[in-house]
Amino acid sequence: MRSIQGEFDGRGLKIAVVSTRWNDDIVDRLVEGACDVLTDCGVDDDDITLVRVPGAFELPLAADRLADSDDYDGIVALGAVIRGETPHFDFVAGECAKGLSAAALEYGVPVGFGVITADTAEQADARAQPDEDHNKGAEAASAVIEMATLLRALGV
Ligand SMILES: Nc1c(NC[C@H](O)[C@H](O)[C@H](O)CO)[nH]c(=O)[nH]c1=O
Ligand SMILES: CC(=O)[C@@H](O)COP(=O)(O)O
Repeated sequence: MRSIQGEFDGRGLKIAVVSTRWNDDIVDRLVEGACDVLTDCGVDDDDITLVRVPGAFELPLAADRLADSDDYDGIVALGAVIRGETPHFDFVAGECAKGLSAAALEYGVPVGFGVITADTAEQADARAQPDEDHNKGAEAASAVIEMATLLRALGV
């Protein structure tokens, strides 16, 4: 019996970090958390590309184009969707998740889902803290490194 899994070694990996301008007071902290993890895992600063989009609904298109470029070993998608008065939240959050998953599956490039979906700003804030155990950006970046190295180990 053999076991194959990824490792948290980001040396030589090229990573794109796509984040939203919407709720940037929260999202900027997700970017910090993600970049800290990438650096801690050995990703060279020159191999991290930061991309900005308007909102979570636009994240999938950016991820799709970045994945199709074949220039990146992984993509970290960061945003914060906070429920308002109407069902808009459901459509934005739902299409964002679906689109990011589709981009990953279409091109075989890991896409980390670092999009907070919260009922309140307080809930969102609690998931964008400096410590990586409470930062969705750090979580997503860690998953991307692990998946990128897993795919490399699988030779796919
Ligand atoms: N309400 C939030 C949005 N809404 C904007 C959409 O994401 C999109 O940019 C707009 O519908 C134009 O296409 N976006 C977030 O990221 N977070 C929100 O809470
Ligand atoms: C997630 C959203 O798009 C939301 O913030 C919009 O708020 P509202 O439903 O009150 O228009």
